[in-house]
Amino acid sequence: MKISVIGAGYLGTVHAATLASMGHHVIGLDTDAARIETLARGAAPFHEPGLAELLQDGHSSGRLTFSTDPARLADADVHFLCVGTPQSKTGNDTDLSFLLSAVSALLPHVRPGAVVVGKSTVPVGTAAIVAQMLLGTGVALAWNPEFLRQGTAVQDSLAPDRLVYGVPSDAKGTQACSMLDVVYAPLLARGTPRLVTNFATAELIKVSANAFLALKLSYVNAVGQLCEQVGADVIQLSQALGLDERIGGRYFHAGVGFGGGCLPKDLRSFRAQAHRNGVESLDEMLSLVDGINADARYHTAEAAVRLCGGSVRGRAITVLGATFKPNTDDIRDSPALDVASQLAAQGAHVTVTDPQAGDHVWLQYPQLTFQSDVSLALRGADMVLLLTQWPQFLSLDPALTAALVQRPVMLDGRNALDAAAWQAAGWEYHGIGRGQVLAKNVPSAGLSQAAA
Ligand SMILES: NC(=O)C1=CN([C@@H]2O[C@H](COP(=O)(O)OP(=O)(O)OC[C@H]3O[C@@H](n4cnc5c(N)ncnc54)[C@H](O)[C@@H]3O)[C@@H](O)[C@H]2O)C=CC1
Ligand SMILES: O=C(O)[C@H]1O[C@H](OP(=O)(O)OP(=O)(O)OC[C@H]2O[C@@H](n3ccc(=O)[nH]c3=O)[C@H](O)[C@@H]2O)[C@H](O)[C@@H](O)[C@@H]1O
Repeated sequence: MKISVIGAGYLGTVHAATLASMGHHVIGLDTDAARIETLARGAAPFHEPGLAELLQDGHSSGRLTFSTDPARLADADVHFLCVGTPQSKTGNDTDLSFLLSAVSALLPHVRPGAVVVGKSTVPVGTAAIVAQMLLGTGVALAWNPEFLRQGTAVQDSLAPDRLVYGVPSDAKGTQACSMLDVVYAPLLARGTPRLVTNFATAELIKVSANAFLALKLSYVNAVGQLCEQVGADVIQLSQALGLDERIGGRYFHAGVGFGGGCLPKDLRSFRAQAHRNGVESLDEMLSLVDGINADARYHTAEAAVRLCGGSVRGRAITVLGATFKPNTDDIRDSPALDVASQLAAQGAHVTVTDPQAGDHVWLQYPQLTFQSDVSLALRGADMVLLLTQWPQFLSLDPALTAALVQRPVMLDGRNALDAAAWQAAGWEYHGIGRGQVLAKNVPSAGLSQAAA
């Protein structure tokens, strides 16, 4: 099948590459000429495990091509819309301008009988707007939200938990379903569940899934703060809760909070959708979820200040991690960079190290020093914060690391290190939500006394 993928970002590039790996002929389109030039050479424009190999295979086989010219999409049977839908600069709502201009650019080239498929995450009602734009073209529309995670995007695309087709209940909807069944034939043959809904349900499935994940994380992070106040351990607590299958242990890891290009903006978009439709209880609940997440970052920075004796001014602080999670180069709304910036704003000399995020950090965070060499980044530190749990950081030798720093004080914002091993090597180790040392109004131990 001939397929076009419009928008070659974190979602679209992976979607195009995995569709080509299933045997389809795919053309990817983007307005970013530099990105298209990289992709047209068969190279990956960003870090995503397994993607470079798929792009190279697609390039060599001739099944995967890229262009900036919408006219090149004319003979595709199916067009996937994968452009960005960021948060509006003026509020919680979604900026749909990229999506609507992508549809406008496609209109003159789409042929009757083709299917346009929305994959971007959109507020409920967007598919109906796109359907209006397609009226009279003889083209069918489906909304087929995507649930992949960055860092495991290739694997998630090739083995999704479910496929959702949002379609109208008419002949065009039936046609769209049949075409999508051909696109996803290898996944359906392996028994992937397929749910057919109307447009609004498909749109809401996606955004409510992300909002629920955010809710689960803010719940465990708020409980973590209570754990700190009363001397309980949130890691043991979440493990015990997770063993109850009704709760589940996945996506329940307390720490510095969630970030990235999707969860925060989708949570806010969902708030705006609830408010617009008069469901204030949902808006208010999600407002708390967002607030708890902001507080998780603030709390981590505040804990670092407390562990430095009440002020970080002039302190050398090393932050391990810049990306919003490991195995991606994406720094969009990264908790690590938020906390690092909060400490820099209070006068700390903050050095950040990350295996993938170098250039982005230099350009966007001039108040931070970026050092790609981990040993150099750690040298002379008064305190270390682990804020993105890259495997490289988890395998650091605590004794060798202690020899590099000025004071062996570790704040593990991801609760990811082996606390006992770090303590045995002489570190003052603190996780988030684990014991009273970081609790508000409880005097801090360790460095505060050393600094006094
Ligand atoms: N990043 C992820 O893991 C996932 C993202 N999504 C959704 O997918 C959509 C895209 O997200 P990302 O890929 O992360 O964004 P991104 O910012 O990485 O990529 C968007 C791409 O669209 C391109 N673009 C903008 N306007 C265009 C136009 N008119 N024509 C062609 N290309 C255009 C941009 O140049 C950019 O390369 C969003 O709606 C997001 O919520 C959904 C599931 C997973
Ligand atoms: O719509 C999207 O773009 C995607 O958003 C998220 O995927 P992603 O943002 O790639 O990453 P996640 O693994 O969900 O992590 C998001 C944030 O939550 C944090 N997190 C995750 C899990 C956890 O237990 N604890 C925790 O703090 C991560 O560190 C990260 O900052 C969803 O998980 C995907 O299903 C969805 O498709």
